[in-house]
Amino acid sequence: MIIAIDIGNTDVVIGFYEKEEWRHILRMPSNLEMDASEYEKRLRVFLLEEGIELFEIEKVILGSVVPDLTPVILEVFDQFKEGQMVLVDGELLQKLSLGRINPYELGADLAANAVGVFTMCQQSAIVVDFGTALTFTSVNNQGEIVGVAIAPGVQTAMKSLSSNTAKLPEIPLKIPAKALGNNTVEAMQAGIMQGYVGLVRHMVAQVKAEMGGQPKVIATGGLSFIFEPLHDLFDEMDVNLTLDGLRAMLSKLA
Ligand SMILES: Nc1ncnc2c1ncn2[C@@H]1O[C@H](COP(=O)(O)OP(=O)(O)O)[C@@H](O)[C@H]1O
Ligand SMILES: CC(C)(COP(=O)(O)O)[C@@H](O)C(=O)NCCC(=O)O
Ligand SMILES: [K+]
Repeated sequence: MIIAIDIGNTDVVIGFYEKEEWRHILRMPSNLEMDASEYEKRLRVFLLEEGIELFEIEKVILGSVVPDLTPVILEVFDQFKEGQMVLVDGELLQKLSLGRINPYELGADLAANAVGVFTMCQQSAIVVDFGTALTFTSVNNQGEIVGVAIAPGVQTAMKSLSSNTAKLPEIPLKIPAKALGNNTVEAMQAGIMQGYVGLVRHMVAQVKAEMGGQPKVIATGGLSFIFEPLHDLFDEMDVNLTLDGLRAMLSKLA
């Protein structure tokens, strides 16, 4: 079994890969108030519920974009794999020859998206990741990163709008039928959700024009599913792309 851990700004996602697939996936909130013992408790409940036995772990790889949570999650898994965990850091990213990016600055999840998409497509591609941030990561025909764009994720944008205004509530992230609403919730849904449809279409078109060729467009991230009107834009949607990329890093480094 291989365990891949993606510590994002919203969720810690833990994938258990066995017999050619992600057999189990555990999502826990990325919460700096939780300590190692609380994460461990949740993990143990999950292992019991799913009947997962941890004695045949080959490798554990961890990518994190939340530095303060990294040691907490490392502590949880250290007992299973004493000191044998692979941490995606600048040094490791440097070894992967990802092109003209700074390996010490690039987010581990974006690097994993790049490696994952190239492993999947073997050609130039754009990954659109709908997480806490909305990110666009493109790779060329050699699997090197051409560049990245980072925007606020749609939920982040909505929460920020609500918290910066006196009268705007937090709203359900649903695509409204029209670009103009007739009440506050509809108006916010129109501006945010229809707005993001346009943002993503524009960015994908612009990135394609800058890259040339025919890059594949792959969507990932928990919030990708709510953008139904965008689905024609994507060659594929793959929620496990970041985990796949982490796993592919292990093969590339072996
Ligand atoms: N089954 C699911 N798979 C993926 N994401 C989900 C799922 N259910 C809900 N989400 C939501 O998608 C959002 C983005 O999560 P994610 O892509 O993991 O962001 P990050 O990588 O920034 O932590 C979160 O609000 C998460 O709760
Ligand atoms: C861009 C991100 C915030 C995305 O994080 P996420 O939405 O997955 O939580 C993360 O990849 C990050 O902090 N990156 C470091 C900056 C960079 O990649 O250049
Ligand atoms: K992510």
